[in-house]
Amino acid sequence: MKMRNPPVNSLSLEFLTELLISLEKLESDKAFHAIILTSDCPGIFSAGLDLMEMCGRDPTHYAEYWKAVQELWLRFYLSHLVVISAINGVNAAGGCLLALSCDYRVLADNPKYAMGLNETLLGIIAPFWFKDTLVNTVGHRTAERALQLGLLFPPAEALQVGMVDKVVPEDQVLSAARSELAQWLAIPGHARQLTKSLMRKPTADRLLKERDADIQNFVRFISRDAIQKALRVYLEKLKQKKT
Ligand SMILES: CCCCC/C=C\C/C=C\CCC/C=C/C(=O)SCCNC(=O)CCNC(=O)[C@H](O)C(C)(C)COP(=O)(O)OP(=O)(O)OC[C@H]1O[C@@H](n2cnc3c(N)ncnc32)[C@H](O)[C@@H]1OP(=O)(O)O
Repeated sequence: MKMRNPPVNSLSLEFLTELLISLEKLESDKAFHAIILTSDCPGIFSAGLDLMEMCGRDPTHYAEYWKAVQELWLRFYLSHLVVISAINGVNAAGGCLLALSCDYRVLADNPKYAMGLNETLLGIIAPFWFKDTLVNTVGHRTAERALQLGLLFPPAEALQVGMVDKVVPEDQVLSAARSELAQWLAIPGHARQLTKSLMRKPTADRLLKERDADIQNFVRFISRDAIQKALRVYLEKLKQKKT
């Protein structure tokens, strides 16, 4: 699955919906057993959630958007398919969440390709299920520091803290993901799937039990004047970077 939403693969409502539909199609076709998730945007895996979906819109839109973000995470996190990410670019916040929801992560060895949950740098916070997904991957202490500081880890550090499983030269990221896949596909499917569910269901259930409350919390939080101002300032900084 090659993500293509130029220029930065931001996860707009439309793009989230496309990803969901693609995932559902693959999952319902018995011929498919695995996905390699990668990017078609040079140097960028994903810039995360689309800030334009969270800025200057009305509460109904925020609720619809957040429901789609939840749905994408739940579907990827619990997918019965083997999902491996071949991370071939910078990968921020919501994009990083998507990669953390995969079964295995290969990152291209380029110092520009940092990844992490950097929400605090924008003046917002990573929701509890983003946090849980990170804790499940790198452990509590590393996650606590990374989340508070909004750290984006370059490849060597991402490997060292366990945020990714392998770092390879840029031109080998897809072939390394394919080689890894062979090991996962050699395991009897039902046993692997049940084990994945055993490991992940408690984390997913936390959100499933509180889905509506989580949407309301998001809408309340994102609608605050101070948060809207912080997002506008961040977007402005991104634009000024060019001049
Ligand atoms: C107490 C109660 C608590 C309740 C809590 C409830 C909920 C919690 C609340 C909120 C949770 C929200 C979680 C948010 C998750 C996210 O994912 S936020 C997004 C974070 N992403 C980023 O910080 C990355 C920002 N982008 C960049 O750093 C760079 O763009 C880059 C990815 C490194 C690429 O750089 P470069 O190649 O130089 O490209 P440009 O910067 O020039 O960007 C090109 C254009 O794309 C626009 N853009 C970039 N990122 C985004 C984005 N995420 N969304 C929308 N648009 C983006 C950028 O502005 C450029 O636009 P123009 O060409 O100038 O128009």
